[in-house]
Amino acid sequence: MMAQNSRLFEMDSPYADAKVDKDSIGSSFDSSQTSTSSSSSSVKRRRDGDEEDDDHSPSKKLVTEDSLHSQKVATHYNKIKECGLAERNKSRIVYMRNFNNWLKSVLIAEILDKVRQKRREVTVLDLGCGKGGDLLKWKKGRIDKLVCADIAAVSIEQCQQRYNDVRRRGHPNDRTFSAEFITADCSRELLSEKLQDPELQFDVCSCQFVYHYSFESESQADTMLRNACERLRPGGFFIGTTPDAYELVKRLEESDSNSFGNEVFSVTFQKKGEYPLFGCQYDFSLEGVVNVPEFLVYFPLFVEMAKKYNMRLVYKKTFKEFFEEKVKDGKNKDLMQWMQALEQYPPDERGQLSSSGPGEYDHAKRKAADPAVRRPLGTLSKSEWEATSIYLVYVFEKMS
Ligand SMILES: C[S@@+](CC[C@H](N)C(=O)[O-])C[C@H]1O[C@@H](n2cnc3c(N)ncnc32)[C@H](O)[C@@H]1O
Repeated sequence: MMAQNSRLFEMDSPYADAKVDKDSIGSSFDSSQTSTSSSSSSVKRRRDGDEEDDDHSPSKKLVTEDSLHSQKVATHYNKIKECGLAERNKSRIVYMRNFNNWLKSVLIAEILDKVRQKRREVTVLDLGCGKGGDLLKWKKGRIDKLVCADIAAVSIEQCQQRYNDVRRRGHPNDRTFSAEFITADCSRELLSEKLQDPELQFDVCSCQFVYHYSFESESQADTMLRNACERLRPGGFFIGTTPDAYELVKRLEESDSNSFGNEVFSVTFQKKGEYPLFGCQYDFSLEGVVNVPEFLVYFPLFVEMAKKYNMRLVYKKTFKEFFEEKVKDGKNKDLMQWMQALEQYPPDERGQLSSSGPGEYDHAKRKAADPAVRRPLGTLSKSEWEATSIYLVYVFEKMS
């Protein structure tokens, strides 16, 4: 693994002018360096549930320290309770969640349309599937087979349960895709070794709100990418959503402290001015709950790394750009209203979406507002928009 801090971004202006040393990228992205080892054998479980290393050799220690973060990710996501729709609808970020779901639906539908032009049977890998929040999107897209993979065993169980429910509830004539579920740290283990059919190929790999966890180290980022791309057919797509490092660093540099945010989210870095290519950690908290640490994904580096797997970038768009482009299509706009991705104000009023887009008014003022005073109809609160506009959408295509 290369030294994590050896290549820092040069910070004349916040991140935007950051330079990547392409020569050293070229030399350091050699497939022979890809680590796929799982550290589980060198780790024994303590009674309190934490992991303890009984081998203190430097190499083992490094692996164990690295895998500690993976353990944290798994534990964090395993602990998140599956609350019902009613509970979710009470959340302050309900419109943001709906908006993110709308965005994923539009992206997935767009990609499946493209795939269907070439293929009748469609197989998908949902990398970091969580509890299966996208299952209905795959069903709607009439795919044939889905492989769901995640590091969190409890999430995978819930995902499988949800899949069984979807299957059971479907109309008898309504064919639901077949599915396979794999619990694995996809930044350290190779999925191809765990697939039921070792020859299986994918038309799409979808990696929604996940890839940034792997940017802890070069080998982890590479293994995750390998899992995403190595079994894609030529012409297949790797799609996903991840925080936009430029946006994060820009906001950080504008802030007086090491953090920024508002009443719904906050992002805290350990320090400003130095942003290593890998392992550049920040804490993200949503609605006051601290999430597991995440890592900056420097996008030009991501694009370079993907070339190793014969992937070309089709597009990268911020959520704002994606929204502005896709909402022009009446079908997507209808879907947005149907999914209540933008809040109606007042709540019982039916109206057209605000043409000015989300984030136009203040969340805090919402409750206090006189209902007689009309607000822009259908918009995310400013705070929710500030949180979700951190993210970007990417689409890569596998070259033949
Ligand atoms: C924010 S959730 C997104 C879940 C789902 N993709 C969605 O859009 O609803 C992030 C997911 O990534 C998973 N994850 C994080 N690191 C992972 C890794 N190394 N291997 C596999 N899954 C991972 C977490 O367990 C969690 O389920």
